Amino acid sequence: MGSSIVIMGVSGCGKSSLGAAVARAEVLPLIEGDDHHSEQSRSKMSQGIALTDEDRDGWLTLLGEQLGASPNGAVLTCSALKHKYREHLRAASPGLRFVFLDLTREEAQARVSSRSAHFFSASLVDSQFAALESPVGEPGVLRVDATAPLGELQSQVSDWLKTVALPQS
Ligand SMILES: Nc1ncnc2c1ncn2[C@@H]1O[C@H](COP(=O)(O)OP(=O)(O)OP(=O)(O)O)[C@@H](O)[C@H]1O
Ligand SMILES: O=C(O)[C@H](O)[C@@H](O)[C@H](O)[C@H](O)CO
Repeated sequence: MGSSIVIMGVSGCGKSSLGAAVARAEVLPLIEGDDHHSEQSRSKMSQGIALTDEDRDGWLTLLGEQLGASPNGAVLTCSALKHKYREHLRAASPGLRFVFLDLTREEAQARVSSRSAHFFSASLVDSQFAALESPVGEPGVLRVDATAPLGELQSQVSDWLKTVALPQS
């Protein structure tokens, strides 16, 4: 289970785009974290109500189970905003690595506002930044500039996966 990767960051940072590109390049299954939110959580977010730790707890457990069901590794897209959320996932998948798509609040706001048909309310972007605890400094983390072109980001991740030692779990 040591080869799974989480693509993380605030709404609009590019998790789905990079997750799909990395899964393709690494020939790993893609788990879309957003597909596993409860109906209640989706409805909250579309109404502009931020998720709580409690709302995210069952979701993280579910995502950990999905990782556990991919013994050869997988790419998971998941906001994973707080340290304790990442620890929740690490407990389910020892050696898990994280790619942090770092984006400014202004850029996130612009990206999210331009999506009309998405369930996530643009007014929630501030709450994403309020919850965000940078993973930089934790084991097995690569920070990338989320405004870099997608192909460049994918190459950075693939290069990093070749060189980085698996973190001790
Ligand atoms: N590297 C990039 N450079 C410029 N724009 C990008 C990049 N990656 C993604 N985008 C654009 O940003 C928007 C959000 O991308 P995406 O849906 O992949 O992000 P996300 O983090 O999965 O968002 P959410 O979790 O809110 O669904 C899309 O319009 C996408 O085309
Ligand atoms: O933890 C959270 O608050 C959520 O996962 C959000 O980050 C959104 O689901 C996602 O980014 C979709 O816009």
